[in-house]
Amino acid sequence: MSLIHAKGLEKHYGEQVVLERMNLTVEAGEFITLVGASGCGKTTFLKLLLGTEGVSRGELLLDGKPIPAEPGPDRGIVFQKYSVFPHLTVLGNVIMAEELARAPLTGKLFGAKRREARVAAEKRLAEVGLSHALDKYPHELSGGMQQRLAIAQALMMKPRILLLDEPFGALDPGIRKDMHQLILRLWEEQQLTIFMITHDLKEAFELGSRVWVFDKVRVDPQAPQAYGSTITYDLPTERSKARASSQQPGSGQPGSGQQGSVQTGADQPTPKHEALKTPAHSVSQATLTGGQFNEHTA
Ligand SMILES: Nc1ncnc2c1ncn2[C@@H]1O[C@H](COP(=O)(O)OP(=O)(O)OP(=O)(O)O)[C@@H](O)[C@H]1O
Repeated sequence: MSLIHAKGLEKHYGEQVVLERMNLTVEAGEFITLVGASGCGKTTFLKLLLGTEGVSRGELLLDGKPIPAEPGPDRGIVFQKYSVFPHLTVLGNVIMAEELARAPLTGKLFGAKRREARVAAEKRLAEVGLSHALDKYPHELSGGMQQRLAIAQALMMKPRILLLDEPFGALDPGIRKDMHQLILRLWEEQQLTIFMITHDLKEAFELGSRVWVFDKVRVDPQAPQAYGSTITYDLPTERSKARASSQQPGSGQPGSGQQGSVQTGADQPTPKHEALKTPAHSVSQATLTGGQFNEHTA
């Protein structure tokens, strides 16, 4: 059974169709990067996976069951803007993540449970390279360190799925490289399935095992809200080939090495009355330049 399966998935906000015709499977251990013009629904898709937004039509299944209507410990998320508590130390922030998850009513753990949480938090912070900064406050950290802290928080409950919404968008190039290495190491060591939004195509192809391009296939200039985005391209990268070959029987590597699939929106018939544009052209332009995903690609 696939980890994630979507069939005829749609998401609407009132009259606005944000996502439509989403048919896809994702296997455990994949690293999906999501690209597309601003406002095309990438964050909305992550929110559906997280459970903070519900599906409007069709289905979105996790392990064959509808995704629960609230975030669970099996899914962690990191946003571009640092989502840490400013009044707590680095260590306090990560312990708080554990407390909120394990004692949602009081937000507090006591005695042996708190000591366990502290040991676990120190371990998570060591994994992201923040052991030297346990007593610092967020305002004393660099942008890269704050994102390491947000990742440690997201990993505290040992999620199977990590959702990253432009996590490195605000960081300098040198720091981004370090963060890439960190996230690839965590992906492998913790056998995570990752969905990561980025506007940087180079980053998308370097990190992901599959790159998904979100775009509209159907556009009605008279009713711009009538049609939503779908996945127009599902592109396996070099990493997916490396992953598949390293996971051949006898290689000693974990995971299935399998890849899911997408029925791209571009494959699907489009009614004649709808004004069409050509996503294939715009995407290849963006891919060739290898730069940011710009508005002109929408
Ligand atoms: N809670 C909401 N209520 C109403 N409309 C919303 C809501 N959340 C998102 N939208 C709309 O859904 C559309 C898609 O937004 P979304 O944030 O998913 O796009 P995105 O591809 O992640 O954009 P960006 O790359 O700029 O972050 C936008 O038009 C946005 O205004």
